[in-house]
Amino acid sequence: MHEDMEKVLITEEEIARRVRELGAEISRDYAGKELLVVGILKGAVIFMADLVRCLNIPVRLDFMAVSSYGTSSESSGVVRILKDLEQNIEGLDVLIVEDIVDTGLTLNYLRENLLTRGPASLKICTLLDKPSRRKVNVQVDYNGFVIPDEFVVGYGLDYDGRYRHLRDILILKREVYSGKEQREN
Ligand SMILES: O=P(O)(O)OC[C@H]1O[C@H](OP(=O)(O)OP(=O)(O)O)[C@H](O)[C@@H]1O
Ligand SMILES: Oc1ncnc2cn[nH]c12
Ligand SMILES: [Mg+2]
Repeated sequence: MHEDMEKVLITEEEIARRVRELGAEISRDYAGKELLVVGILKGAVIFMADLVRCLNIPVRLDFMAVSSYGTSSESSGVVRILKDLEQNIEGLDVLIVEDIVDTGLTLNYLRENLLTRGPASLKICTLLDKPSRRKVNVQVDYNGFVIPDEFVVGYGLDYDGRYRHLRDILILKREVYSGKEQREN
C-alpha cells in the first residue's frame, strides 16, 4: 500500500462491482432515452469514464469545473463556474456525475444552476457520500457508497492534486495533511 496511506477503504474490485450495478440501474431508468452525462472536473473523471462504459443507452458527455468554495465554513460557501458546459441542455435528460458529496455545497450550486437551463430532467450520481459533513441538503439519485468522515483519496479523489491515479479509495495518513499545514504556517 502507498506509504502515505492509512488504509484501503474501498478496493478497486469493490468499486468496479458497484459501478457496474449503478450502470445497470441508470440504463434501466433511462431505457429508450439519450442521456447527457456531465462530469465535474477533476475528481469525477475516472468514475465517469468507468460508469459510462457500463451504460447500454445512447450517451453524450460534457464537463464542468467549479471553484472549491472558500475556506469559510459558512453554509453559504460561494461556488464559481471555472469551465462551463459546451452545449445547451434545454430539453435534454441530464445526469451530473460526481466523485463525492461532502458538505453538498458544490452539488447544490450545480443543481440550481443547471435547472435554470431547462433540462427535461436532471439527476445526480455520486460514487461516494459523506452524510455526516452535509451543510446543505442535496438529493442524490444514484449513490455508490456511504462513507465515514475520513479524508479519502484515489480513483480521482485528490489531496493537493496528488493520488488521483491510485486504483483504490484510501484513507490518507493524518501526518500527510497536518504536515503540509505546518509547513504552510
Ligand atoms: O460536497 P462538497 O463539500 O462541495 O465537496 C465535494 C466536492 O469537492 C471535491 O472537488 P474539488 O472542489 O476539491 O475539486 P476537484 O474535483 O478538482 O478535486 C469533490 O470532487 C467534489 O466536487
Ligand atoms: O474525502 C475527500 N477527499 C478528497 N476530496 C474531498 C472533498 N470533499 N471530501 C473529500
Ligand atoms: Mg470535485
